[in-house]
Amino acid sequence: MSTDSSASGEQPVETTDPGSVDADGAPFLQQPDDGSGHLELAAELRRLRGLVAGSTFEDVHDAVATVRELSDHLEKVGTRVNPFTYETWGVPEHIGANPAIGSRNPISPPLEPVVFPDGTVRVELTLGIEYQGPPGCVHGGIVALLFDEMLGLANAAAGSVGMTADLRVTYKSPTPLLQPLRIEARQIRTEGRKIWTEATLHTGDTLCARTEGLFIEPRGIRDEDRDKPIEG
Ligand SMILES: CCCCC/C=C\C/C=C\C/C=C\C/C=C\CCCC(=O)SCCNC(=O)CCNC(=O)[C@H](O)C(C)(C)COP(=O)(O)OP(=O)(O)OC[C@H]1O[C@@H](n2cnc3c(N)ncnc32)[C@H](O)[C@@H]1OP(=O)(O)O
Repeated sequence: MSTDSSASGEQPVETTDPGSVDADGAPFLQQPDDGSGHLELAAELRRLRGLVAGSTFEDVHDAVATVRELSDHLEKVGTRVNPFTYETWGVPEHIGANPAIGSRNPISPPLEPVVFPDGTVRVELTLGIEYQGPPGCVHGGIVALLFDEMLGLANAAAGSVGMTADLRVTYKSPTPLLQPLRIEARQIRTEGRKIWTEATLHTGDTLCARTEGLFIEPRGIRDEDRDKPIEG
């Protein structure tokens, strides 16, 4: 699958046709590195985020001044992205800014999805203290965020796109911090603009949570009228 972003002149993020990959899967929605250092900046800020959320300090006023200087600098040298454009579906600015999968967003873990021939999308990840809810456990809202994203990716792998209308999450056992986690998602069926998609989250053989989502394809987003604004 690929996307059309001709209206912006921006190259879309590369997707992978699940029919063309082998049983080991293939990277899905790989985000390009534009060579600017942006991805390294985000990775460094992820490290910073973990240190700030997961440490105690005697006095870090010197660090506040340093970080403020950095923010002032980035504000000067960057070009701001406008999120209110139709073509933000499936182009690097759209995916890169995403709080779950975005390689440019320090909030994201980020997810690095792999797609399989049957359309299953899988990620493997380990989350640190900055995602903590109950002591030693991943926050339930973060689990829901990751699920929502993974369901969206499974939809993209199946060639569709939808707004989340209903997301049900069942938490079966605590999701541990600092342990390898595995999320697998797959589109189940579609009916008109309605899309049903499911996912599970495991650590080892233990099922931590599962989800079922109903997505509604925005009106006007089908191939034949991709250039029209989203009305739904
Ligand atoms: C093809 C282009 C491909 C391009 C993409 C390429 C690559 C992919 C790139 C990226 C993918 C990556 C990321 C995507 C990942 C994650 C996605 C994140 C998802 C979100 O983060 S998203 C934000 C949260 N989400 C909202 O912000 C929704 C707010 N909401 C609304 O915007 C409307 O509410 C809407 C649009 C949902 C429906 O509105 P609407 O007017 O279009 O639809 P309408 O009312 O006509 O309903 C039609 C039929 O759905 C039934 N129906 C509707 N809602 C229902 C419900 N809740 N429960 C049960 N049934 C429901 C009706 O009952 C009717 O059924 P029936 O036809 O049988 O009567």
